Amino acid sequence: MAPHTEQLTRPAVRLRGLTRSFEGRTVLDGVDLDLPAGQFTALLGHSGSGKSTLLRAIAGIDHGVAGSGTLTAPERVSVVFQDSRLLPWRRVLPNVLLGLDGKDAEERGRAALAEVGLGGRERAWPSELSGGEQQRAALARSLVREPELLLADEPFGALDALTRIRMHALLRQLWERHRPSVLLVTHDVDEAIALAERVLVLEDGRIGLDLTIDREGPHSHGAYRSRLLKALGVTEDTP
Ligand SMILES: Nc1ncnc2c1ncn2[C@@H]1O[C@H](COP(=O)(O)OP(=O)(O)OP(=O)(O)O)[C@@H](O)[C@H]1O
Repeated sequence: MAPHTEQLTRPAVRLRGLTRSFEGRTVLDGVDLDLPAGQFTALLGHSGSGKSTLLRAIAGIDHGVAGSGTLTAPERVSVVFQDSRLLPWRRVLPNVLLGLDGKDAEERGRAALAEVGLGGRERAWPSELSGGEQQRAALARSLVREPELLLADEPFGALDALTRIRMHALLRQLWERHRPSVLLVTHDVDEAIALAERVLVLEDGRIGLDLTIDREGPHSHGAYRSRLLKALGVTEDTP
């Protein structure tokens, strides 16, 4: 294979046999997963199925998985959580720039804030932002680092339904523009189908279902929804 072809097809993330237990209970049981560069993937699963554990392992912030399998991940990884994790004692722009240096850092920070719709709010305190705006700032903080991989752990879980819809559009737009690989952990089946090209279901410590969402194809949103709910063992008419 020519080197440039190899570059294009090499996955951004490759996991083999990743296992994680807590107090003798196995949460991840030999997970194998490839995330192609530039793909938008969503990860669904019941509460406690290990979604955040898997995300933390890929982010390299869980040292407890060491030696349990193999993990290859890109160098520049950004993580966004359900709460923005902005430092309350720093204004918005310094929060976005945290840990960055270089003479063009400020300019990049301002551009990232403008891109998420927070142009002009650089000097605001985090407490002066709404929940949605705080998540926009968190996205700007990720974006400014030009991540090859963006890991998002229920980033819209605490937002109201209307704000969530706007944030979906924003995340999709940012992904289309910058094309990082994205792994989005969510509880929300509709969010997963609306945003991702591929939806994974985590069950019994492994990837149970791996579904490609083809927006141009013959299947409707409802058809994907039924498939995913079935994999999750949820029926809509059972209380
Ligand atoms: N640091 C820890 N110590 C002990 N147990 C843990 C730890 N982190 C996770 N667990 C356990 O591992 C299991 C999986 O947790 P995890 O947070 O990954 O699930 P999840 O699918 O993300 O859940 P939710 O959707 O509710 O956020 C849970 O039973 C949890 O209690």
